[in-house]
Amino acid sequence: MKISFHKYQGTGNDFVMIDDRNETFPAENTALISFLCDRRMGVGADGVILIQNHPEHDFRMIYFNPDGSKSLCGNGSRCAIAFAKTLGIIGNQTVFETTDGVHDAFIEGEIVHFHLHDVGHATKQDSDWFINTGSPHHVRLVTDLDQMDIIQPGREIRYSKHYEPAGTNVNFVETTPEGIRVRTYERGVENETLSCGTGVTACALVAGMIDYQSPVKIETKGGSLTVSFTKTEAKSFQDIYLAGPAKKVFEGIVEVPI
Ligand SMILES: N[C@@H](CCC[C@H](N)C(=O)O)C(=O)O
Repeated sequence: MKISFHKYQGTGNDFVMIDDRNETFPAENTALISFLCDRRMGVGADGVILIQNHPEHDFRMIYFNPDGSKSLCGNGSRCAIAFAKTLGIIGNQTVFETTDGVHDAFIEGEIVHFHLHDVGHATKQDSDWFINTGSPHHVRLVTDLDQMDIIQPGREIRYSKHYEPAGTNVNFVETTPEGIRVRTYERGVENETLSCGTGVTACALVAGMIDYQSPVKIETKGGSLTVSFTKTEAKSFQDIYLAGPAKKVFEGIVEVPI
């Protein structure tokens, strides 16, 4: 079987994007999704995204981690919005459905602004934090972000009893006068990615719980993002937007052995 795909990246979080408006992609085939994400044997990506028609909204986006699991993907959503514009499905504004429901978004030049759902305030986990921004995120404040190994503590927290059975993504954050710097261990990828959209959003909201004002500037290994929000008296965050670039890298046809 041959599959046509486009490769996109949003601050280095990269995705195999498939125009599945005819709904022929075998989405239950986990081995195929893992193959497409494999950087040596397949195309190589942090996830696979399908774009399908939707009866009420502009399109449906389905995101898969390399292990076939699904969750909300912030950077993937930004890339799907850019891809939908390239396909001529949308202009510079959209309403679409993904894993956690319906979202709106808009494009301004190279920047895609993705509107996330309202969330409650972050909760304390000993000296760390937890917040679910559509995907679950543990957030740890550190002072040696560049030097530290995030894989070992990331895996320990991700697989800890506390987060069983679903697990969590794990973010390590260093605060700076200009904003925050973030590295993320991603569940489902089971490794560090260059950037995680729902992860940096979680970290920006935790920054908002400490002493940062919206918008918060975030530096990741893959580039810069901005998160804006309104913090309410009712202990929630509203008007949450994740903004940053989303770019096409290449397109092709892959021969799949599975
Ligand atoms: N990279 C994503 C998050 C993808 C989902 C995550 N791995 C999970 O399973 O929770 C993002 O940009 O938000």
